Amino acid sequence: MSGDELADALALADGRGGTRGTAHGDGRSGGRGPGPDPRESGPHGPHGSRDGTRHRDWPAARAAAARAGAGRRSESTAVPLEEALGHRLAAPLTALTDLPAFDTSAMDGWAVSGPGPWEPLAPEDGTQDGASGTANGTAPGTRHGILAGDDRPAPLPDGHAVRIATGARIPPGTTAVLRSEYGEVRDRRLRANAAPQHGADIRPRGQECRAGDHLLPGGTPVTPAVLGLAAAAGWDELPVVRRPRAEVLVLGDELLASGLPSGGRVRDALGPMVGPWLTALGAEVTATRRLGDDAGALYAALEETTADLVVTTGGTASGPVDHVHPALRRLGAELLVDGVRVRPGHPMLLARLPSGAHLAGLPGNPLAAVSGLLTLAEPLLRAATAAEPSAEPPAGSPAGPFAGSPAGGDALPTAVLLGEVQGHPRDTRLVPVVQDGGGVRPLRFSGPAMLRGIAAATALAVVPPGGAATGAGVHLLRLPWA
Ligand SMILES: Nc1nc2c(c(=O)[nH]1)N[C@H]1C(S)=C(S)[C@@H](COP(=O)(O)OP(=O)(O)OC[C@H]3O[C@@H](n4cnc5c(N)ncnc54)[C@H](O)[C@@H]3O)O[C@H]1N2
Ligand code: MOO
Repeated sequence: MSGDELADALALADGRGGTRGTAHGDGRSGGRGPGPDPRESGPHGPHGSRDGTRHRDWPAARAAAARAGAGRRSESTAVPLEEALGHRLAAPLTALTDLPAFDTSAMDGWAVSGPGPWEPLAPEDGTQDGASGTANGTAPGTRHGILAGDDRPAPLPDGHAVRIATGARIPPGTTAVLRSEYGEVRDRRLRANAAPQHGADIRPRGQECRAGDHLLPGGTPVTPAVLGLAAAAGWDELPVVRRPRAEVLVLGDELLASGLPSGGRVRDALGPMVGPWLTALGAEVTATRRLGDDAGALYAALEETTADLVVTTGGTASGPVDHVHPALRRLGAELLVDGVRVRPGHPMLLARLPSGAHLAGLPGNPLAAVSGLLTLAEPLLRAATAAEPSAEPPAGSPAGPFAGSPAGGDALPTAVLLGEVQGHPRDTRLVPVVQDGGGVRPLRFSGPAMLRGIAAATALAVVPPGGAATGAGVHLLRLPWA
């Protein structure tokens, strides 16, 4: 970020306006809505204050959002594997079988019994057909030897060898598998160019897990790898936490749904962004609606919503058409967070509607909206989709560089800053950064109204009040896709 951009960002964040217009509020303390609300009475008026005295610290805001989500933990439901991607496991994933389920060859080669040389049971070099056979079960000496998927091969007598494929069952009596490149058949004898150790290239039954073992803790996100593991371990349906339903309400008459900015109007950047972002955070987004600056439409939408989480964009400040606070007051909503000491995004808010649904009010400046998503929506959704608390530590649980966090109890990764970040004197800053080798590099174009930085970012760095020097360790809010 250039000096000018930073000055602009900080000026905006301070409510000094920067390059922004002055349509939003007069900067006086309090006075955001018509009458005081007895539940929110205080020295700075009903719904926060311009001097930030009612604003929460950033870690406290995240903790409040997490508590709100934990209070509305979603129920679990069983879904077929092909529908489970992106959900969270509602219970620990246990193995329904040993893995491997039977002793398996790890290589293409020969199963051998005892020390070599061995008498091969199958035709070799493609010169013969047919089988030598053995006394019981499937004759191991068939045309291709033992293949993956063959049932119970007959025992292998001492001093014998049989062709075997990777993944095939090991015949009883086998002492090792000799890789095809390590053996040669000459004069109807299989000779090894180096004697295989006992058990070589045999994957013993249960090597990865035993039936009943816990493979992953409840709450783990179902990734493609988890789907593969679940299938291998015998699951057809998975118990997952139902995704919270989220509805996005985009506010602002100045927004255009297509084309170029014109006539003082700008493209809606948040409508296309917030829904997919919530999806990436684990929500089921039921709708994104553009309501303009229609206070009645906003009130009706909040009164009628069936979502678990309503996310509004814009209208959080105290301008003449900023309708979020008045609508919440009129509904009798409970404000859980009313402003956060974070830049950008300090006017963000979190409320509980009388229906029990939550509302995350994201400020309209696009990067401020991202800040609101990661400060309020992310912890809320994570807590709402967590499995029942268990004594078990989560997989890959924080240790070393991941230990400890200022962020409301959740552990955040850390990284070394590869450039200085000027801080806000009192507030946390969230700054787009990109992973660069072992550290993170702050990106330019990270003013509150800009998305150019965050679109190239892999994370937001959490910069404490006062700033962070080059080489300092900072916590990271990773982007869900990075
Ligand atoms: N007197 C004060 N004014 C403002 C303060 C303040 O402390 N005192 N805070 C500023 C900060 S910081 C922010 S952030 C904004 C938050 O305002 P709102 O949440 O009410 O948002 P709007 O006024 O509706 O919009 C602000 C800005 O963002 C643009 N915007 C809104 N929605 C979208 C969208 N979907 N896509 C693209 N751009 C959007 C809008 O056009 C405005 O330019 O308040 C400051 N004011
Ligand atoms: O500057 Mo505002 O902080 O864009 O939220």
